[in-house]
Amino acid sequence: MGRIDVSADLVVAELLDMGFDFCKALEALEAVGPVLNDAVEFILNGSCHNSADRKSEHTITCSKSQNFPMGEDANSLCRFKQSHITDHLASTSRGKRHISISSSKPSLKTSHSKPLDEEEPASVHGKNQLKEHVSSQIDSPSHMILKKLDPLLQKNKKFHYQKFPQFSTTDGQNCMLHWEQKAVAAVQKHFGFSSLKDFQKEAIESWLAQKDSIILAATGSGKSLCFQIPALLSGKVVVVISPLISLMHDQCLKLAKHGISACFLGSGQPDITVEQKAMNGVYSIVYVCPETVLRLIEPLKRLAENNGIALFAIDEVHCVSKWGHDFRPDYRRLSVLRENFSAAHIRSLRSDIPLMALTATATLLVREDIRKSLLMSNETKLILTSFFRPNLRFSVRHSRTSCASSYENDFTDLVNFYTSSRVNNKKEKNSFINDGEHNLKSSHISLDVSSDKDDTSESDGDDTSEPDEEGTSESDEADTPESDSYYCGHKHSRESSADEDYVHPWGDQLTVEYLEDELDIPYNVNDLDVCYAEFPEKKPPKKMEFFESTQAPDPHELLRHGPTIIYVPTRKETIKLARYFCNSGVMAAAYHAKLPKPQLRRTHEDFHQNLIEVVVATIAFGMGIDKSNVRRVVHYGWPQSLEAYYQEAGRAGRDGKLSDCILYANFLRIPTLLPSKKDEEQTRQAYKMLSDCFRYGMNTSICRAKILVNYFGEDFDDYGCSMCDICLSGPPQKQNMADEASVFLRTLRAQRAYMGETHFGCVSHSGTIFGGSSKNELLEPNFRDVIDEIRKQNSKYVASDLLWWRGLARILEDMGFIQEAGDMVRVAIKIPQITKLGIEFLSSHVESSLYAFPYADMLLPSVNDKPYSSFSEWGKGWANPEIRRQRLQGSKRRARKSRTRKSKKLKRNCRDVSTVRGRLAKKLSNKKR
Ligand SMILES: Nc1ncnc2c1ncn2[C@@H]1O[C@H](COP(=O)(O)OP(=O)(O)OP(=O)(O)O)[C@@H](O)[C@H]1O
Ligand SMILES: [Mg+2]
Repeated sequence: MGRIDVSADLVVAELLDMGFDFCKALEALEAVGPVLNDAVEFILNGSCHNSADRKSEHTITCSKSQNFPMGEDANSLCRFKQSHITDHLASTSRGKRHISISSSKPSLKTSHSKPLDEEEPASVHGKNQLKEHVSSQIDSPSHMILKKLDPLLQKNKKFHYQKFPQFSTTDGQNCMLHWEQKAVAAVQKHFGFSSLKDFQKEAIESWLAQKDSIILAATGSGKSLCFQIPALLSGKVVVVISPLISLMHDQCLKLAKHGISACFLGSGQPDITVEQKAMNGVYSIVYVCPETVLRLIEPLKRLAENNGIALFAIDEVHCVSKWGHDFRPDYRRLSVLRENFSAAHIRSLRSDIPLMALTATATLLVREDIRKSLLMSNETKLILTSFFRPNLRFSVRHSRTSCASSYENDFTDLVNFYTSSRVNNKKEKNSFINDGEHNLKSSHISLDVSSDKDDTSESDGDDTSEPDEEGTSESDEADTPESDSYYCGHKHSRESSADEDYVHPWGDQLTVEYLEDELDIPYNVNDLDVCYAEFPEKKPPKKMEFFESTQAPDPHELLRHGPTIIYVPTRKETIKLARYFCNSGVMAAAYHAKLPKPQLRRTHEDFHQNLIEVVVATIAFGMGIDKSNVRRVVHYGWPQSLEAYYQEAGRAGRDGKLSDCILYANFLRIPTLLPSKKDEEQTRQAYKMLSDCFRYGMNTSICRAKILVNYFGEDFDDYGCSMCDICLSGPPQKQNMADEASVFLRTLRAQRAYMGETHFGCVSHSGTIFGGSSKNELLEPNFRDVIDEIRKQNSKYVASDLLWWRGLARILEDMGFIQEAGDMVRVAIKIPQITKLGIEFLSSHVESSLYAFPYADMLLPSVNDKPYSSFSEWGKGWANPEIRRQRLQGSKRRARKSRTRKSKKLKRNCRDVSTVRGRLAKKLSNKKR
């Protein structure tokens, strides 16, 4: 029999996997050296003919004195090559792959273990498979060992595989208890946690019972532990499917720090030996993106055939669903996991390898889609924690956003909050987080009224028109200086004095021209591959230092309330807004996918070390960020869905302390879908999600937290969270909209009747009059036509505001009185159709009442102390060319007058020697003379 010369720990690992006692294994190695066959022979027969030679050739490296709380942990520590942080660092630079053969010996963790209930000898069950398997493989150390073992196994029928996991004994309860203790011990040892959360226990129980599970738990609740524990307990490999390289990379680094061997595979992995090692079972946890799983099916099957895979965990599983907010087509192909790794396909398996699907956000529709798409069993266990995060305080405010002038309105308090804490030794005057009054102002909803007059009048001009289906999110109205170059970075460096501009070492001075108004949409596993787990979070110290003191301020202290993340829709806006904060003395950084990678990493580092107060980012800054003290997440512009919103907002307050989640949205604009690769069906769903998000913002009467948790299918206490803007200020007065509703519906009915006479004249079975095709739609009156008609026909509404009618249409749509024509889904109704219910209302309506809470956009005019109707004076008649000509002439006249006034004022100033300008002008004129 040939000898295999492998390292001592490799042999010990193999012996442990075979079920031999740790001490026996060491004894054998001491006696015969690190030769597996001899060691096995020594243990079984008590001697080996070659023991003397072997012993002299090798030194045994595994220490006997290690004290492990769990048998399997002992195995893992001894067997596994722990990945070092430095192993992973190189992989951040995509495209700079270098081939390096790992210097460390490939210690082996081939776990061919069987569950405890399998009592057949190893040589019996699966021996044929082993043979087939071995012959089909390259001669990796583990397979060589298997080859060598075969005769031995035949010789020693009494040898048993070690049984793991131990879940199906007669005394199930005791068994569970046993496992819970082991799990807690493992978690304590590796992570320092003293207990498991209930949902984590449920997840482990489900895995122990070999069941598929879908785990829905809030962001930051600790989902990762659900799939990490099985790796610790079973000694087998857990394969984790994750959507982004950076996410995998970071998780590996974290696990390495906690003494758990993990690796990630795919394009970001610079070490080509890692993949083979992973497929040989060297690592406890193997992270792969869906694309890589599809490529590695065969090697994974071989690993599974040897009973080496404990679990497939699909993290961020909402990416599976077409109906989710982050759909990734490759996730859908993960049905291959069940197709290839079931008992029906792999004879050595007694049951299918369980699938564990994890996410923080999935609606009922998405959950079912996940289950079906992944071919999960009908008995899939749904493990659901409450979506409610009691420390998050939600609010919505109106803002024009995307407009430099609105920064001042919206962020002065935030700027003061950060900057005043540096110069003011007393309590913060402008505590952004604790000042409930500020958040609420006097209205039921925080409405920023100072700039609304222009906004509202503008709305009657253009804003209510439905934007293009594939338009960008919100138009960028800001006037950007043409060739303004600016620093994209933090204003104050760690070492620098307070007023010194901080420039990144890479010296990125980005110009506006350089940046297009692009969006960050991750499609691919390599997108957004910036890793940051090696930057540990630093705790801010207790003592305060101030700029006024002789010492430089301690930046940690400045962030004692924690940093703010501001999400904006476009890359350009990250720069604009970060610049605003930097110029205002706030330590801020921009973050979007097109910034240089080193700069992004630096931003992560500074963020995690509490050196940045505000990060202004696109969605590129997100998934996997595990920073506990984020105090505010601000969305500056409409999010695309409530799923996306809740996931992003959920990055606040992971430490359980009070945190703000504020949405600034332009109530005057109807949000539009970001351009993306979606089919027709997905686009419909995306519109539905956007519409739900729009309604969340427009809502004035229901607790924000309640809307959010209800959205994910959870019941919520009727009393609400008692923290959000709605709970604190209470709903507005209900309005009787009966007259307006009946006028609107009657006009709609009359117009439709006219159209019906001339074109169709039928009522569809669905109860909709003229269930319009898109062709018919062109002929049908749109919302604006209906309002024009109302203004024409009713003197009372001549000057009525289109914005208010838009809100009313939303209410009528909620009541089922109107609907969008042609089976279309839109954020706001464009081609309104009266329904049967609407007709019934009209016929039953005799001076009855229709009380409803006005939506937030309907309240905008009243906040400005003007009746809503007067806001549309300017907008009315704009469609008429003659009126338009007159008005444009008028505005030109006004502009001329204003210019003249300004130049006169300038001349006056120039003559006034008490002003700088005046003195300068005098100097110049003297020179000329
Ligand atoms: N049993 C536990 N006891 C104490 N802390 C825990 C426990 N489990 C997890 N944590 C901590 O919770 C934090 C969040 O964990 P994790 O990253 O797994 O969350 P997540 O649910 O995956 O979040 P996300 O949805 O953002 O991915 C981590 O810092 C982790 O250390
Ligand atoms: Mg997670």
